[in-house]
Amino acid sequence: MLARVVAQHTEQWLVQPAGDDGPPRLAPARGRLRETGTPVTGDWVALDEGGAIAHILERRGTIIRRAPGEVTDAQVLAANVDLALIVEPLPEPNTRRAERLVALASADDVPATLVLTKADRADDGGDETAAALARQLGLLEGLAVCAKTGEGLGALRTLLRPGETIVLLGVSGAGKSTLVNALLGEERQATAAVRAEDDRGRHTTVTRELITLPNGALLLDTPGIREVGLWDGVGETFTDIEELALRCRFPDCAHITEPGCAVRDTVDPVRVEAWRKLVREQQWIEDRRAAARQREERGKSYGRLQVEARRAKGRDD
Ligand SMILES: Nc1nc2c(ncn2[C@@H]2O[C@H](COP(=O)(O)OP(=O)(O)OP(=O)(O)O)[C@@H](O)[C@H]2O)c(=O)[nH]1
Ligand SMILES: [Zn+2]
Repeated sequence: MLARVVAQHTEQWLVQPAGDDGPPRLAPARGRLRETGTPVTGDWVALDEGGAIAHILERRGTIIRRAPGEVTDAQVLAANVDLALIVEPLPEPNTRRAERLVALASADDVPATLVLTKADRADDGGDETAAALARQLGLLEGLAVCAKTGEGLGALRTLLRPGETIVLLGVSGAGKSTLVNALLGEERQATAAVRAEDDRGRHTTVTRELITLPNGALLLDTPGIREVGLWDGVGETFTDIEELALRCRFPDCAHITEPGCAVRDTVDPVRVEAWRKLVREQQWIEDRRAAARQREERGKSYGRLQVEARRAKGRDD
């Protein structure tokens, strides 16, 4: 039976069978899945006759970050996403962080829209800031919203289409849960996300939960993100710089003092530096991953040598 994973709990998943409007049910995963990678919210899965998750269907539109504090481990935050909302709070949205969030989405071709929250804290309502930042991030759309006054919620709603899966990406405190609640209005029901205290006593949302809006759009909050580590390249956040760089006179141009540099005079130096930093970070991650693979390979060939040595010894005996 086909089902959609609507929330993750410890060792169990809340699944909604396809075409079933009843309440979602809890399902364990078959042992095999624990080794190949466990389901995440948004996954389409096949349930076996006992109601356990037997198989994860091929994912598209994934949001993957580097696991916090890790280099060689990825963490899939969401699967089968149609649209990512890049959530940053007003009055001072963090451009560098927004670039990273856009990169996470565009790495798997998920379209993104900028949403600046807490518009009541910006003197001018935040619309211009949203439009300017969206342009800078290479996004088609940017809006300012306020969960308290309802400003901008109507415009945001028009982007949330029935049947589509929309993920909210933003750091802890950006106002994602408050925004989800505002969009839900009075419809918020028993599936309300569980709030719990983390080890530092902060309140945070513990389940990644797919919430159905009144119009049938599916919203996925990614709670408690404090670290936005890139996993699969800088995506399309900086394609303008990358394209310009192709026109620099020197292929290894650092875009600082070189003559014939196409980037330096056109792009804000702060952005060039941000781009350079992300590229370096990605390079560093890839080097570390390559080293880890090499270590693993060496481990395997050492194992083979031992086996051969034992065989040779066997022949001598
Ligand atoms: N002034 C103002 N404050 C807001 C608004 N929306 C949210 N906040 C406040 O911002 C704080 C963080 O909001 P949350 O919705 O919990 O943030 P979050 O992004 O869901 O955080 P995590 O669940 O930890 O990821 C809360 O104190 C909210 O009351 C808004 O529109 N205006
Ligand atoms: Zn250059």
